[in-house]
Amino acid sequence: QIKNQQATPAQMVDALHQAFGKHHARAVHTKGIILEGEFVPDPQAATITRAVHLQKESSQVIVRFSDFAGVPDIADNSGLANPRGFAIKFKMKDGRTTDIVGHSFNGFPTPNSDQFRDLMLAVAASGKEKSKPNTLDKYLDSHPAAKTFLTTQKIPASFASVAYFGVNAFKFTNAKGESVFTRYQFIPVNGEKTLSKAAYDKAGPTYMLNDIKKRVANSPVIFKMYAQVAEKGDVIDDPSVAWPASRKLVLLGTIKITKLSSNTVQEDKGLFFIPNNVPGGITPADPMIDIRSQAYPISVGERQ
Ligand code: HEM
Repeated sequence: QIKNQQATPAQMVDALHQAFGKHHARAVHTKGIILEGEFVPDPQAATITRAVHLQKESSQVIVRFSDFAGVPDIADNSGLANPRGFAIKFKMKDGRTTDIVGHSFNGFPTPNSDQFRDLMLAVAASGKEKSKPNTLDKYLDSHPAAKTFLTTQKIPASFASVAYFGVNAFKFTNAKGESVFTRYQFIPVNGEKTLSKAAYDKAGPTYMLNDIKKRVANSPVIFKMYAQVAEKGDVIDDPSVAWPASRKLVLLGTIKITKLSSNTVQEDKGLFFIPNNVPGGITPADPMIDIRSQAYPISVGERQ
C-alpha cells in the first residue's frame, strides 16, 4: 500500500538526472530505436474491455525499444542497459492515440514513486562514494524488491526475444459494465533468448540496435499482447509485487513490427508516450500511472 507519495514529479525527474546526468534527452531509457507496425486485436479482448483499439479493427503502431539508464550513449551490453523498454503508441480508428510503456522485468524496484526517487538518489550518491558499503548497498540491504530488480535482470539476445511487462495495474471495463484489474504482458512469438554473461561482455556496444535493424529488414518482429487478470486479494497499487504466474492471461491481440522508422532527431524529439493516455474502457488503477504521466511531460519539455 502507498505510504507517503510526497515527491513531486519534478523532483522525480531531477533524481533521474542526479543518477544518470542531464543531457536534454529522455531522463531515463534515453538510448532507443523507433519502429512501425500493426496491431490486430483478438476477439477475446472485447470480452474484458470496450476500449476502441481492442475491438475489431486493427491499428497502426509506433514502437520504441530502449536501454534502461538515462545515458544517451550507453553500451547495449552494459549493466545499466537492463531492463529494456518497450513503448507502444496505437493510432486508433477514431483518430486518437493510446500509449503503453513497459519494460523487460515483471515488477518494479519500489512499491511507489516516492520510494523510486529515494532509490535514484541512492544511485546518485553511491556514484561519488569510494568506501563500501555505499549508500546504494545500504539501501538495497533494507529494500529486497529493489535488490532483486537490480541483481536479477535477464540479459536479452535481442529486443525481439524478451518478454515485456506493463507493471502498473489498469481497470478494464467491458460493454456490459463489468470490470477486472489487469497488467499487460508482451510475449515474443519466437520465444525468449538470453545471453550468458560471457557472451554479453563480448556482444558489443550496439548489438541490440544492430540486431533489431537486421531482423526487421528480414521478417516481422511479432509479440502477443496479453492482459494478466488479477484475482481477489492481488495487490493493485504496488508494482513491486508481481501477480502469480497462474493468473489468467487474456489474449488482447498481436503486434507485428514491420519496419524501421526514420529515427531522425526530429522524430525522436517529437515522440513521447504518456502512461495514462487511455481510451474509455481502460482506467489507471495504480496511482503510479498518473504520477508517471506528470513526470514524463517534464522530461519531454526538457529534451526539445
Ligand atoms: C515513478 C515511477 C517512474 C518514473 C518517475 C518514471 C520516469 C520516466 C521519465 C521522466 C521518462 C522520460 C520520458 C520522456 O522524456 O519521454 C521515462 C521513460 C520511460 N519509462 Fe518511466 N518512470 C517510472 C516508471 C516506469 C515503469 C513502471 C516502467 C515500465 C513498466 C517505465 C518504463 C519507461 C520506459 C520504457 C520509458 C521510455 C519511453 C520511450 O521510449 O519514450 N517507467 N520514465
